[in-house]
Amino acid sequence: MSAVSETVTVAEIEGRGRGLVSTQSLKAGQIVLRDSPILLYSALPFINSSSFCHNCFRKTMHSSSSICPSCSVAFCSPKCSTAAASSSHSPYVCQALTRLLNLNSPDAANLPLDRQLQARFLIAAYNLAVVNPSQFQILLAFQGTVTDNDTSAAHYLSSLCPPPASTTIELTAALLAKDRLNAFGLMEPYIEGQDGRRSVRAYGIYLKASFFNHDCLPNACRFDYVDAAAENNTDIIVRMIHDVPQGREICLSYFPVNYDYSTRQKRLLYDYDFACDCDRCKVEANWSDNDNDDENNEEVMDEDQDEQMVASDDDAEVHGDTNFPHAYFFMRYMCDRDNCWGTLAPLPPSDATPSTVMECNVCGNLKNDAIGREDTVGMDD
Ligand SMILES: C[S@@+](CC[C@H](N)C(=O)[O-])C[C@H]1O[C@@H](n2cnc3c(N)ncnc32)[C@H](O)[C@@H]1O
Repeated sequence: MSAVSETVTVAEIEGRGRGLVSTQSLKAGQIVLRDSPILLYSALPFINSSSFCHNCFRKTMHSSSSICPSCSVAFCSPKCSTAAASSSHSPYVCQALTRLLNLNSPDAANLPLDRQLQARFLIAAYNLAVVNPSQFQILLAFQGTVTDNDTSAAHYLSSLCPPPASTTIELTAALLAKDRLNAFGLMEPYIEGQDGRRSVRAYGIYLKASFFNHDCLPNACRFDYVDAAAENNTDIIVRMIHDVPQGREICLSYFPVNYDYSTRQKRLLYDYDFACDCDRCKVEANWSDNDNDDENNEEVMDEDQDEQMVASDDDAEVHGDTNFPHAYFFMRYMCDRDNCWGTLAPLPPSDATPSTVMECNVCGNLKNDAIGREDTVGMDD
């Protein structure tokens, strides 16, 4: 076991690979991890590279912002532009992006967005191999088995954004597999009136946070504040949703908790290569409305139109109270703003006094925890 913070350590979890386990009892709202990215890349298509700074990833609103004349990426200030020149925007990165944007490369302009993002990731990863070889080696040790899709993407992308000499197709495919399973999205701020949809501004690889396994009823959730003025604005912060004892695995949900059973299973298998058998899935697997899941949800994955399950009194009635233990979770820890579906965790406790203010990790809404701490009986305690 090796500690990644004062409160969590890496441990082997049966059937899940490595995971993070609490080394002490943890309180609701407690920060268990703050982690900085080793690599960040834009989630925007190549033709739209100027709405945020490609060094600090904050929105570019300053009059002092500048655009790289070669590859068109934007920086919010000369300070960020200079800092990037020796790290994320090295001559190699600039040349590779310029090549992709070049009008002589019509294939690149018409690349589907997922291929553009893979190209952005590979350029950032090859660059990491040069600017920080030890972090690159840790990235290579991440979970991620190469699939045929990774290999064909590696072949395709190697001609569009040639890797540094001596990089093999196998290495490129392995990198794509690591990214697929381990990247976190840094989200655009929530905007009211947009159906709760938030697009991803950038993807990041985080060494410690990549150890969090998934649970469909998580006990922790992560927050990011990318436009914050404070230093380390691209850090992700993981806070406990409720109290847990020492020795408990700390899990995140890899997507909003309101997705239905079938959608969750397909998404986890397709995107993360595993079949989930968490306590919630065990219960929902027996629900009769999952009988025809395959037929009913055939299109879901391709179109990325995830089915949503909304907790309601009806659900509890249909499935019976004892068969729907997570109704409590939805009521207390799911944001009730229209179409938000974020998860609520209390603000960090001050002086060991728990906060009664819950923060949504999607829309940022703060609300008073009306239910009260004594009502947590039956949760993961
Ligand atoms: C971000 S990594 C988490 C850390 C990983 N277990 C490791 O050993 O490095 C994601 C991968 O962990 C595994 N995983 C995560 N949650 C799991 C779960 N609930 N059941 C089984 N495997 C899980 C899957 O292989 C998934 O693709």
